[in-house]
Amino acid sequence: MKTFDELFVELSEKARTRPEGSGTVRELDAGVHAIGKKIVEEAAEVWMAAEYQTDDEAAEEISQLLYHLQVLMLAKGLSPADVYRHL
Ligand SMILES: N=c1c2ncn([C@@H]3O[C@H](COP(=O)(O)OP(=O)(O)OP(=O)(O)O)[C@@H](O)[C@H]3O)c2ncn1[C@@H]1O[C@H](COP(=O)(O)O)[C@@H](O)[C@H]1O
Repeated sequence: MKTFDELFVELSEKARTRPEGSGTVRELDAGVHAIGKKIVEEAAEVWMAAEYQTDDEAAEEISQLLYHLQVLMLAKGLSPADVYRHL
């Protein structure tokens, strides 16, 4: 288990070191347009899971949406602090 901030640190390191087989590196290379499409897809899965699936399945979909939002943040050079200051 990891927190939002811990995942962001891990993904930042992946972006920096570009390890073989990293899905994060693959997504970053695909670019903002592709990442944005993935976010829309994951958001729809969150909505459907919240309405029709279990709480645990909804939580899993939410975790995937958070992951893809973090990949977009990395692609745009945004830090968690850039986001938190709007909360
Ligand atoms: N938390 C996640 C995470 N959540 C979602 N995903 C990706 O998002 C996809 C979403 O899953 P779906 O069920 O929608 O699957 P899908 O539509 O079949 O997926 P695709 O075929 O579109 O990839 C998954 O297949 C993963 O590729 C994640 N990929 C990685 N992480 C974490 O990110 C870290 C770094 O991962 P790597 O960069 O791959 O090493 C690790 O700690 C991972 O646990």
